[in-house]
Amino acid sequence: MEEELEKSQPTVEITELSFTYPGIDGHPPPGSTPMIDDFSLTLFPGYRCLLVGSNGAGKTTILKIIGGKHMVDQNMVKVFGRSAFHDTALTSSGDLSYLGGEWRREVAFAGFEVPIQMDVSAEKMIFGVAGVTPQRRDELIKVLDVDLSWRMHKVSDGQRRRVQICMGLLKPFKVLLLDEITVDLDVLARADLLKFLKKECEERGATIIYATHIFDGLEDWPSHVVYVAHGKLQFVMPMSKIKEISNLSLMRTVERWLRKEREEERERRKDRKAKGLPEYEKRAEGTRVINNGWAAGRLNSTVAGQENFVLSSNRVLR
Ligand SMILES: Nc1ncnc2c1ncn2[C@@H]1O[C@H](COP(=O)(O)OP(=O)(O)OP(=O)(O)O)[C@@H](O)[C@H]1O
Repeated sequence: MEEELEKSQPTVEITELSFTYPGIDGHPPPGSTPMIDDFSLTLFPGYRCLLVGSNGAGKTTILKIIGGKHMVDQNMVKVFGRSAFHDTALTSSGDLSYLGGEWRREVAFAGFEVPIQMDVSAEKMIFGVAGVTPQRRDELIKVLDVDLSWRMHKVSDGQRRRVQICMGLLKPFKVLLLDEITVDLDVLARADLLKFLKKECEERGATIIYATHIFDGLEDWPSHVVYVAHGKLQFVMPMSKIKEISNLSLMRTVERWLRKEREEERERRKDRKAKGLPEYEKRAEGTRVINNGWAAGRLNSTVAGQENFVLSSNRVLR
């Protein structure tokens, strides 16, 4: 199946991405270690990627960079051959869509800028999004089980989130970046949403990257799992391969990777301490990135002392 998907042009191409959060002057502090380092990844139409990694691994940062929210070199991240930061038509057209943390907090607007907690109906919010086909709108209302008469200031958090997700998916995206948006959803809403998203990839060839810590019901969802640790890509593995090499559930498998990562990190810190170095001085030791392949013993190969220190020229402008 992976071979089939790869016959088309890539949708997302990340090449040796390096990114450092800026200091107060908008530039990376001198001598700072890149948060994301030497990260390469190529995705094709139909890919449904789960982006996994421990807290602080860099998942949100990566999604935001792909979504054009942080400026990086144009050649480092391309969506349909274009940089989302430099070519805003990618997002304004709805081809590239990012539903994440900021979106959860701030993008609470219908097409006519009505805050999502105002005394306004779900219907007004949803029908306020322009350029949408009625069929898609009806389908999403059904998938998210939205009652159009809900008043947004009186509904529960989960109900409000359902309206918001419905609005966020109204335009038929080609690449969708999801930063854990399902936390408030009940089991049914989450399962139906995941099913809808899978269909979008299978029938329309959409590409989805979904960062999450909730693995319930995801066993048969992803086509690939992307594992990030310390801002570095550890591997991209087809889900079929994961099932082949691990007889544990997806959650237990990821748990094992993260435990291994933590143990190695503790070992590294112990080593540094024993050498009289500050335990936390460096976030990660550098290694090359593996693209679209399983690298056995990946974490073990992040040998201490092989710093891959790169000064980034990134700046966050939005
Ligand atoms: N605006 C910022 N300025 C400076 N550092 C930041 C900023 N945002 C995030 N970071 C740092 O970048 C690192 C990666 O954060 P990021 O939010 O990408 O991780 P994550 O994998 O999404 O984590 P989580 O699973 O907790 O959501 C963290 O160490 C964090 O402290």
